[in-house]
Amino acid sequence: MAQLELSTRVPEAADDGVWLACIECGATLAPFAAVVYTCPECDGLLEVRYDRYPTFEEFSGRGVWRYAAALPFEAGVSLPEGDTPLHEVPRLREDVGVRTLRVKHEGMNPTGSFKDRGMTVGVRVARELGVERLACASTGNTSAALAAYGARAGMETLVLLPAGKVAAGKIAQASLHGARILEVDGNFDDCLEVVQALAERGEAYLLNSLNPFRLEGQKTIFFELLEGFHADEGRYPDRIVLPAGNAGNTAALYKALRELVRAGSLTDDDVPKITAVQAEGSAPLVEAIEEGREAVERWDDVQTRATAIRIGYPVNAPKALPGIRATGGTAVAVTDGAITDAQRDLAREGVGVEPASAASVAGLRKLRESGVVDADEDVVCLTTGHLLKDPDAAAAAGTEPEPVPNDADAVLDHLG
Ligand SMILES: Cc1ncc(COP(=O)(O)O)c(C=O)c1O
Ligand SMILES: N[C@@H](CCOP(=O)(O)O)C(=O)O
Repeated sequence: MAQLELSTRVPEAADDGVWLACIECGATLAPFAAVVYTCPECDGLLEVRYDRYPTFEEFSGRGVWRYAAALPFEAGVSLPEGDTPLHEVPRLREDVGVRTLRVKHEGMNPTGSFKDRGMTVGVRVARELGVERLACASTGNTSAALAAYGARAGMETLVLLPAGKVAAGKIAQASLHGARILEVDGNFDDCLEVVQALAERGEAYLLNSLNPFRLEGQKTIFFELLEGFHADEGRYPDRIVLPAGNAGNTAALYKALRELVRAGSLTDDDVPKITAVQAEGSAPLVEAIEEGREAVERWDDVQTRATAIRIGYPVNAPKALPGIRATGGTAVAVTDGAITDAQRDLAREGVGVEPASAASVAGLRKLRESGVVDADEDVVCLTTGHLLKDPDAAAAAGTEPEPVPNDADAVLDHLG
């Protein structure tokens, strides 16, 4: 695997073997001396680096904090999170036509999405830095997770949402967990710009995935996935397919793989192909891959029923694009119709997911049909959020309730 540098040469800035490094210019920074989100020298994205990277054998315990040896702290603000199922989906596997298909269902985290893994670490760091107010922009799930973890930590939370574009379940969560919810007349990317401006003025601590500590928590999805798959199948998957919005998870996956290769737990041959899926109406990452570009171009007009991935300018693209390329993966766009079909396919295997999550399965099906994915591949699809996050989408994709009289004979008649 072609690697971005993952140097373990400890810079002066390191604190207890942990530091921040700019992925563009290589500048190094102390991790907890000051609040910083991007490189002060060149504004590049920052990555958390360590003086050593642990092997699988060094992990013990449960959930996200099982992987503490690969995180900046021993424990965090926890609900707890992680230990999500790696489902078998035999009918879907047969129908799609691959050798192995597993579904890692991150919707089974405490607030119903993978964001909890990022927040358990992110809110711990916020405490370390002594900040008072936490904030994020969100298409819904980040706000639900931030509100819950902020509440757990007894901290003030502020969330900025694109007005009219967030699923009901997610707003209900942020509201009940006590976040102050601001609805912005704009899309997610506009909300993120506003929150970044507030963070730069020191008015709030930003806990979107631009914050490199969020991705440290999210990389545990992939440690857990690889350990679980290997325990069941005796090998690693050929491909991991995941939905991409702000591309934080795609970046976290690549970091997890690089760390495991560096530790010696994975060989280059073991590394799965990172395969990102976006909705056709919101696919700047796919466009960059298809056109062989180094950077994404912003889409101002983004449209998809999968509101969680309705994002026109994925901030983590500089981390995600090299990962897709270095692992021999790809990116693909799918229609909203294909996403709904995949949501039904998963539901019929008992796996309830929100629309954005189903994009992974829709993408796999499309890539299998076009021959990009081979029939003999072992594949894991990531499903990122729970069905109940977006009850309107679930009801629209499901069957209509049938009104019947209050009488058993009439019910039997109705059933025919
Ligand atoms: C349910 C769900 N799936 C997928 C994504 C995309 O993840 P990422 O932004 O890390 O690409 C998000 C949020 O962005 C989400 O909420
Ligand atoms: N789907 C996300 C979008 C924001 O992503 P983040 O990972 O940068 O916080 C959400 O749930 O808000």
